[in-house]
Amino acid sequence: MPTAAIKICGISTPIALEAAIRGRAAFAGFVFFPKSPRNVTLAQAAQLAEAAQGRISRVGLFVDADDTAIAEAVSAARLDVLQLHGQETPERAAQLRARFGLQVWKALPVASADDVARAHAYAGAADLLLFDAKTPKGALPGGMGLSFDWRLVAHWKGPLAWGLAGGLTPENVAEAVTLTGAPLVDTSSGVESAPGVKDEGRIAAFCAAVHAA
Ligand SMILES: O=C(O)c1ccccc1NCC(=O)[C@H](O)[C@H](O)COP(=O)(O)O
Repeated sequence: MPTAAIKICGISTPIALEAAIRGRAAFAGFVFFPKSPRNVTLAQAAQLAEAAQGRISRVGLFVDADDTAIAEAVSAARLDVLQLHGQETPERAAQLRARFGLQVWKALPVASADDVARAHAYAGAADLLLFDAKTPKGALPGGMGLSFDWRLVAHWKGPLAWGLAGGLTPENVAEAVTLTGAPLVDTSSGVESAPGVKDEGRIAAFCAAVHAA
C-alpha cells in the first residue's frame, strides 16, 4: 500500500511550516475563519506562502465564505486547493472550482453510514472528500480533536478521491491508516500543545508514524 499523503492543517507560523516540510507533508493548511484559534490574516498567509513556495502545496480552509474573501486569500496565499468546511453544497463547490480554477476539497462531517453516502453528491463537483468527525452544535466545524468510527470509511471506494481527518494524532494515525487505507490524512489539534499552538515535535512524530505505517 502506498504511503498516505499528509496534510498539516492550521499552520500559522514559519516554525510549524518548516516542521511540516521536514516531515515531508504534502499539504499545509491555512485557516481563513476568524472564529478559529488557527485563523491567519492575509498578511500572515502571504508570508507563509512565500516561505512555502515550491516545497509544500497550500490549502486554504473556508467555512461558508463569500467569493471576495476567497479571492483575497487565493491571491495572498497563492493557494493550490480550496477546502470547504461549512455547509457548501455540490453546486457551490462546482461554482468555486470553475471560478478559481483550483482543486476543491469538501469536508464531510461523519457520524453514520448515511453521512458517508452523502459523498456521492459531490462527484463531478469536488476533487476530494475529507471525511471528518461531526462536531457538536455551536462548536467549530473542525479542528476539535474528535474522531469518528473509522470502519465507516474503511477502504472507501467512491467516485472521487478521499482523505481522513478528525482526532488523528501521532499515537493513533498508524492504526487509522492501516484500518482505513486512507490515501490522505489530515491533522490539526493532534499536533498541538494548546489550541492553535503547533508543536514541532508532534508534527515530526505524526509524519514519521504515517511514513512508517
Ligand atoms: O482547525 C480549525 O480551527 C477549523 C475551524 C473551522 C473549520 C475547520 C477547521 N479545521 C479543519 C481541519 O482541516 C482539521 O484538520 C480537521 O477538522 C481535523 O481536526 P483535528 O480533529 O483537530 O485534527
